[in-house]
Amino acid sequence: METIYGNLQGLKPSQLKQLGRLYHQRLPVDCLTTPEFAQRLAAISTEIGQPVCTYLNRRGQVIRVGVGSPRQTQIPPLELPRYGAGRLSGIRCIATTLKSSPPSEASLTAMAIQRLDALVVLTLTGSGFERRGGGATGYVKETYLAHLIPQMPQDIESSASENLDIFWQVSPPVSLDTLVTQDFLDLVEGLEAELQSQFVAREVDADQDLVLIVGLMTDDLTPEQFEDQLVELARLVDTAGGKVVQTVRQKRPRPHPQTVVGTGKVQEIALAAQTAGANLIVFDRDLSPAQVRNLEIQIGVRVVDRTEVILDIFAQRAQSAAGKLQVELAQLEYTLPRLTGRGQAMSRLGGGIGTRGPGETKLETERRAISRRIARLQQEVNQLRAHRNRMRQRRQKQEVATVAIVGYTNAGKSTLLNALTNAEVYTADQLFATLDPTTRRVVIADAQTGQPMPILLTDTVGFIHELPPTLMDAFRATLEEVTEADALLHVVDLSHPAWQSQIRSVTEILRSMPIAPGPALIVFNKIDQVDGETLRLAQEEFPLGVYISANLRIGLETLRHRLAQLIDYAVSSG
Ligand SMILES: Nc1nc2c(ncn2[C@@H]2O[C@H](COP(=O)(O)OP(=O)(O)OP(=O)(O)O)[C@@H](O)[C@H]2O)c(=O)[nH]1
Ligand SMILES: [Mg+2]
Repeated sequence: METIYGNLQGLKPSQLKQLGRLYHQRLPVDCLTTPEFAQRLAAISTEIGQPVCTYLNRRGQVIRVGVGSPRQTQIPPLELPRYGAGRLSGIRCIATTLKSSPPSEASLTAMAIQRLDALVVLTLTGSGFERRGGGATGYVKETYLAHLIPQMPQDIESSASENLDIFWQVSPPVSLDTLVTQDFLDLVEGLEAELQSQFVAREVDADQDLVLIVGLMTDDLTPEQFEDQLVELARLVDTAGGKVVQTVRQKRPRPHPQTVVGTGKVQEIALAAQTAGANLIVFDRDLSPAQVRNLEIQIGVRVVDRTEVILDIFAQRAQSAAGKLQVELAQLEYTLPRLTGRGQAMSRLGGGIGTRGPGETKLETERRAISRRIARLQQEVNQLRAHRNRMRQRRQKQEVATVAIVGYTNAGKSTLLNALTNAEVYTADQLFATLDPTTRRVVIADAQTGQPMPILLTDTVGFIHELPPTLMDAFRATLEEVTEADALLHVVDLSHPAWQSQIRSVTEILRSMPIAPGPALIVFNKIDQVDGETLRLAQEEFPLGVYISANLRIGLETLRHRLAQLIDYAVSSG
């Protein structure tokens, strides 16, 4: 027997049989509905005292019958036969309601999420009768016809999601006789032509992911921390090459175990993604494979977490063989437990953030092949580490002091390295501009003797709060430079509003390293962008800090001097 969806509690076998029989009905292709079908539906709904929904395809076949509202019986987007920005799903819903009011916002939202061809809502008279020749009559009181209205991109940007009315249109109540005269094909063909032109208009910059960010404010976060993290996530998305089209926030004591956000919020996200044309949802926290699966089924758009965005940036950025190797390793380690989660169904949701990098083609291959590859990569990474070790030992033999430049991403570490050494390391107003550690020689004056003293300065990967453990591992090589260094320069972007918490993040990571790093000199950068108030505050809190502007080359003399003192102290004490 065919599946009846929704709440079947208390239904008699004969009633279930009547519902099941709806699957055998077939409507002419150019009709929204026939009077007979509508009356039959209304008759069953009246008898069981519950709303009933039927879903029909364009060939006039009933593909789903459910007891409950359109919201309760909706088809998960990934189970729809076709789903994409340029068209409707090819499915319409004919529903009954026990109220005599127009379709509710929840019903219309469900229509939008499924991109239904149309939603027909029938109100009931409460009674009717069976004709002698078969067929019910008199059960339908009035009808409403609702459908989506294609939006031009500029409308969406200006109206955001506050005014949902503009996304759909609902007819005034009309009689069933009037409704059945509506030519269904005319309606959907007109709508699809408009959708198509809207789609083409949007496709102009199609190689950019349109991203919807979801932030969950849990009890462990202050409002400021929460907003800072969202800003950082938006920057990560931007760095990965995506465009943030909307941000959805929810406040909850803790994440929902299945879907992170609550059920209603998932609907809101699905609708927002629909209307804003987003093709990627990015969550501000790490998601379990099951959560990703649940969310993707309900939203119908690819869902990734913060770690995946960071991995994607690393994949795009890594230049050296070593860097590429480590990114692939990290991606595979991240992918392996999630392999079953991303099945065939998702492949039609397309590429973009989270799908790039050397690991991409491996996604389809077997788990075992991936495990083997991980083992091999791990081995290569170990060899690489041994090689680095030899290099380092050679350096140590030369007895040249080494200094690692550390700090939060985008603090200006590479700019400082360039300024101090006249090197040409890639700098950019992006997160994670540097992925491969670069070491340069620089000569400063010895603090004791004033004699020229060569030192080695190493630029490192920027830190970020909650650096994913897979990445911590993969970038061990970079971090090793940190633990091996005689001393550290901790660069802080003083012009960043969250500079204090960034200092805390960095010191926390340094503290958690297996080998304690050497002494650090804290260097406040970008003072050209800082007001006097902030500068005074920082100087009060960090009297031993050095204040510079790396790109305007302000304060570098003092920095060299203090660096020499630091090395003197580090070498004599360690
Ligand atoms: N206004 C101002 N901007 C600066 C200064 N120093 C660096 N910047 C800018 O800050 C941005 C980041 O600089 P980078 O040197 O790439 O930063 P980083 O710390 O190496 O960043 P990652 O490698 O991404 O971790 C660039 O746009 C620089 O031009 C400064 O003293 N003042
Ligand atoms: Mg850098």
